[in-house]
Amino acid sequence: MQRASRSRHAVANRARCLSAPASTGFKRFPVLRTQDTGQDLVRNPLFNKGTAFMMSERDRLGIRGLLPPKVLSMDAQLDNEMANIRKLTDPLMKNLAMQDLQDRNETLFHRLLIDNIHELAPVVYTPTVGKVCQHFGDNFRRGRGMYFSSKDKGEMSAMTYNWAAKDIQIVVVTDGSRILGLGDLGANGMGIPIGKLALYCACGGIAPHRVLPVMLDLGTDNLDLLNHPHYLGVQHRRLQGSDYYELLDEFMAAIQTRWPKALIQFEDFSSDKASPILDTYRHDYLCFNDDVQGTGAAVLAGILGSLRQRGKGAAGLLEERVIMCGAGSAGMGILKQLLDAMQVHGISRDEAAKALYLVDYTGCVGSSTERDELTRQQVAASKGALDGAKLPALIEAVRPTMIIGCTGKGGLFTEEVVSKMAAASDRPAIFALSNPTANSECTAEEAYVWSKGRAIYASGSPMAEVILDGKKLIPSQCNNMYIFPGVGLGASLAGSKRVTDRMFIKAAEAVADSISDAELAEGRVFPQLTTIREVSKAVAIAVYQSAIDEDVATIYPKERETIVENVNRRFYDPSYVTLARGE
Ligand SMILES: O=C([O-])CC(=O)C(=O)O
Ligand SMILES: [Mg+2]
Repeated sequence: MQRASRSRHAVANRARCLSAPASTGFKRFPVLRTQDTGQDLVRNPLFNKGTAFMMSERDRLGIRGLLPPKVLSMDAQLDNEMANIRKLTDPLMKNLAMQDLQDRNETLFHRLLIDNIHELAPVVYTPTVGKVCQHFGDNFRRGRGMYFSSKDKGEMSAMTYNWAAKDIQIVVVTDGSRILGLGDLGANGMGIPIGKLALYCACGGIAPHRVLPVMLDLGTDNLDLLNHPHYLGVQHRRLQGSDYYELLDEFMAAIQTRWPKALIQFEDFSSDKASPILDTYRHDYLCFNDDVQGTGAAVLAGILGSLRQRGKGAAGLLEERVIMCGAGSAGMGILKQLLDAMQVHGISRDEAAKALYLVDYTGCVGSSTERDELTRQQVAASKGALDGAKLPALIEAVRPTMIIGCTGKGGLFTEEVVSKMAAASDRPAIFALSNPTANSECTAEEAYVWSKGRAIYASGSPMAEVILDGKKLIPSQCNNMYIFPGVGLGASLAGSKRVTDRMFIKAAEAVADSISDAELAEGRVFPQLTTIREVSKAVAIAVYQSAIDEDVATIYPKERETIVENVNRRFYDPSYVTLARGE
């Protein structure tokens, strides 16, 4: 097995930031040390500044003559990049242009993403990332992250040393078995960890050399892909049973051995595996499942936001009646999250479960076997009489305040469903969360038109504003992107031993508390995307505090430093800093 010795990456990642803003009011002068010089430096995306290298740096770092003579400011570079991206009309092409930028200059990439988050989040993340995955093999240019596959049995621990960075903070891993609402995309699913980690850096304050996207390629059951000449994954059906779990276990141990403090985020694992995997590892690894827990917390945040919208406090949660459509990992995660949050207000889990209705392909779930997971059993327990009831009839029977879709079935919320919701509640909350956009259960426009403008609407992928009877209605994006970057940052900065359930409740509250009065007046139930860095900081602070309260933190703020100051000090801010030569 080949080990990375003094690769360009190794050099880059040995660089350390020598200073950071001080808490005494002035901003310290930041300097980065790098061993790279000359052509190695301009080809290293972690340090490259392109035309923005000053003349003195070009002399000092051996790059004079490797760039055109004019020195540009970062602002000029940003204008230029954005103009080039706007010239492209196809979102997939825009994504490829962003990938190229990330491969050249990570600082500029993240700055561009932050400064244009509204326009570019849909390009690097949902919905475009769905297309990126579908065409991953066709467009493959350069490896990013790591691939562990069924061919690597017994080698994974050694392989981790091929990645030079010693201080990885966040690993996002998928096995590609349920990519967004698109199903099994095998190794093509790598687009998802890459997209999630772009948001970790741009929105969640994690420095780019501290993240690692991973594809755990244990085969695919998508035969079209397997037979496609451009498919780049292993050429066999998906492993099952102990063959699968043993390789996953080897991977987990490899990561923990090499980077003991790294947080592992499970992403887009199929429903049958998501919860068992989480249950296996959550007690002795720092890990969480974004689709189960991140989505659960995002929906809780959206409900708390809806309560603020209706002028109610958090205890109003106990007056909600919620229909949850979709019994996959997201649906079950949402129900569990709601049960956890309702219990905080002093009622028992079984009592809380009476207000929650689960709908799967058979209709309302009113009976459950002992083998089913606990949340399903609890929710089914009180619904015997409604067992099998289909959506419109169920809505009439229970008069819900909210309906949530995580089914992957575009168009499930028909005019009949939405108008019955509007008959049941003054301000029905309609959360059509499946991704990408085409899989959304109904569009914002449909929800507003069919509810005569009364719906509180949120979708998983962004939707445009709607003008109805001359009134502007602004849909919200209820996406785990409001949750996972801050949870990962907070848990990681606290050196938390585990990611706990309470952290997700605190994260959801922090998101809902971040909605400004002006945003509420516009009908939003989530803060605007342009404030996402501040929201992620608030989430990280809440999670850090929770780690301390629950006695799972191992790293504390420095003496005379608050958690807020600590998070602010360590929050990555992409800007060019002076480069110095050295170890
Ligand atoms: O990626 C997203 O936008 C949300 C998510 O985790 C999923 O749909 O699987
Ligand atoms: Mg996901």
